[in-house]
Amino acid sequence: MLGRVNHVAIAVPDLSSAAESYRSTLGAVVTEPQALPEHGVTVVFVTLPNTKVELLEPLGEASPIAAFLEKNPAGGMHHICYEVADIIAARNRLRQAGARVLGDGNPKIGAHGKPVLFLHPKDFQGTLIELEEV
Ligand SMILES: C[C@H](C(=O)O)C(=O)SCCNC(=O)CCNC(=O)[C@H](O)C(C)(C)COP(=O)(O)OP(=O)(O)OC[C@H]1O[C@@H](n2cnc3c(N)ncnc32)[C@H](O)[C@@H]1OP(=O)(O)O
Ligand SMILES: [Co+2]
Repeated sequence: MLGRVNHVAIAVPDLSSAAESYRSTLGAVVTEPQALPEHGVTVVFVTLPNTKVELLEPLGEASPIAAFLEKNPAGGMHHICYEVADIIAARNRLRQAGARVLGDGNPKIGAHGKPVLFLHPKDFQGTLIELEEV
């Protein structure tokens, strides 16, 4: 069911400072900030030869990463995103297996304009999983 790793995400308290750190100190190519109000985050992507790293900071009052940053004020690894060919088939299979699909279970459009879903971290070894249909 799982395809490639699309991105690894790091929640940060200050996106411009994190992007600058990746650009200047690590010498990486970083995209411009993209506000995603429906997801409660603003993101940039660090473009790497084999995958991407997503840096995300909270946007708005009800950001899903607010509690995470309260517990990890310096930031920290937040989720891993795997590609799937058919996100509805993946969701149905995961639900049948007893995994908790977050939100209302309907995919939202993610940062790449493709449907995404999230799976509860307590069901997968303490790691929040994002699925993206490609
Ligand atoms: C769009 C874009 C894209 O790429 O396209 C994105 O990625 S958007 C990326 C942002 N969007 C999302 O993350 C959407 C899905 N996420 C969520 O719905 C929520 O973040 C959540 C339900 C996973 C957790 O919400 P919360 O922190 O407010 O809730 P709680 O405090 O009750 O957390 C429940 C338990 O999960 C733990 N927990 C919370 N977040 C994480 C995480 N990222 N990784 C591992 N564990 C985590 C908490 O420490 C707690 O454990 P304990 O009980 O042991 O203390
Ligand atoms: Co993501």
